[in-house]
Parts: sequence; C-alpha cells; structure tokens
Amino acid sequence: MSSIVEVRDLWKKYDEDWVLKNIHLEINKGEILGIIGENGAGKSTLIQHILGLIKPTKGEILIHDVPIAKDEISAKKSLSYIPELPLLYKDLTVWEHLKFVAMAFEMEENEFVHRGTNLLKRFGIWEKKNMIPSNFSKGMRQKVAVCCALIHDADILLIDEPFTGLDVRAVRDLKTIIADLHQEGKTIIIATHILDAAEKMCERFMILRKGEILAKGSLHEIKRQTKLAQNSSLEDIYFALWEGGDQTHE
Ligand SMILES: Nc1ncnc2c1ncn2[C@@H]1O[C@H](COP(=O)(O)OP(=O)(O)OP(=O)(O)O)[C@@H](O)[C@H]1O
Repeated sequence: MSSIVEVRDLWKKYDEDWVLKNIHLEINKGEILGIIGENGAGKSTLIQHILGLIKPTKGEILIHDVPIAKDEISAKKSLSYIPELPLLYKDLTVWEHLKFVAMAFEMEENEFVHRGTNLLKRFGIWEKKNMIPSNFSKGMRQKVAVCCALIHDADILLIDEPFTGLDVRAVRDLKTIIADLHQEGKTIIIATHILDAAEKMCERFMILRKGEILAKGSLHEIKRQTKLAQNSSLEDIYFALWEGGDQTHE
C-alpha cells in the first residue's frame, strides 16, 4: 500500500544541536499514528516539518507521494493542524474564525456555509457561533480549533498534545471526536506524552528520544522488537526502551 505521508531521512539542526536525526516514517491512509516522547524529544518539530512550516536540514517529506518542497499548496490542502494551544483571534466570532480559514483555502461560499453549519452543530457549539471564543474554556476553544481544522476537509489531521489542560469530560469528548474522524477515513497523527491515551487510540507508534527513533510499529510489533511480554503496556515499553538505550532500535 502506498503511504499518504512519507518522511525520508529527515535531519534537523538548530545551531549546533541535531534535534531530529535520521527519521524515516511512512503513514498509511486512514491510520492513527502516535508520536510519543518526553518534553524536548522532537515531536512538535517533526509535526511542523510534516506541515511544511519548517524546512529540513536534510531529507524530505512527501504528501501523497509528492515532496512538499515541490508542491506546497497541494500539500497544505491535504493537511490540517490542531495545535496544543488553540490560536484564536480576540476580535473574531466562532463563525468568523471558520470563515477566515475557509477564505485562506479559497473555499466556495456555499460549501463553507454547509460544512461550517454541520461542524458547529456536530460539536455542539452552533448556538455559540456569534460569540467571541477567546474567553471560552480550554475544551470549548479546542472544539473551535477542531472545527477550524476540519473546515477545508483535509484528509490528514495532525494534532499536537491534544489533551493538555483539558478536564476529564473535554478529554472524553476529544477522544470521541478523534475516533469518529478515524472512522470517516481521516489519517491522524497525534504527538503526545500521555501514554495511556495514545495506547487506546493509536494503531501504530513512533517513540522518539532526543530526536531519534527508539522504536516504531504497532504495539505488537514493538513488543516483539523489545522482547517484552505481550501483556506489557505502552508505558512498560517506553520505560524499557528508555532504560535499554538504543539496543532495541530497529
Ligand atoms: N526554533 C528553535 N530553535 C532552537 N531550538 C529549538 C527550536 N524549536 C525547538 N527547538 C529544540 O528542539 C528540541 C525539540 O523540541 P520540540 O518542541 O520538538 O520537542 P517536543 O517533543 O515537542 O517537546 P514538548 O513535549 O515539550 O512539546 C528541543 O530541544 C527544543 O529546545
């Protein structure tokens, strides 16, 4: 099967520090991939590369088999992003946020109104469409950010630390939203250090440490690589890899 996102031999250097080293990754259409790692592991930097917001020092990223550097506009149409901290404008209403994103993607007015209405109803914020969201709770702001990310109907969704700062209800709502999007066939990449949530939601994982891949694959495959018991959790695997250094690197 052809991959929808491919990261080929990606290296990134800031000043004298390599923050991503030798990253190879293929993501198949419709799968949920978890990028796992501690603070500073390089998760956000990798996400920003896939989004085309940062240029690699070496290597390339392909979206639908086309290098981003060759066709940034098509890549951007295929990608949507939900940042850790929803970026909202203090003077725009919820509806105006959607409109702003729709305009950036040159959506037809009819399509925008149709999708915008459906999204706000689906996420239970239709009655708030004329309100300014910057004072909403974090969970509510996250929902606005999700609607903004989905308005142009991209097929690849990148989510950075989705659960930080959310209460239990908002976490459950967001998990349901992600599971529904997966059911609809979206390809989803989640960067997180919340291991139990990642274990429940993701089909494959890439574990990063200090910019390097410690392991990648399904939980079952990683357990085989690490020779850990089949009932081990993602957390067990993570710490076994951490303590074992690079011995289990693919
Ligand atoms: N613009 C930059 N200039 C210099 N160093 C940077 C820059 N952006 C990130 N870094 C460094 O790159 C490394 C990886 O950072 P990154 O934010 O990707 O990690 P992360 O895994 O997403 O961490 P967190 O979970 O804390 O968000 C860190 O050491 C960070 O300090």
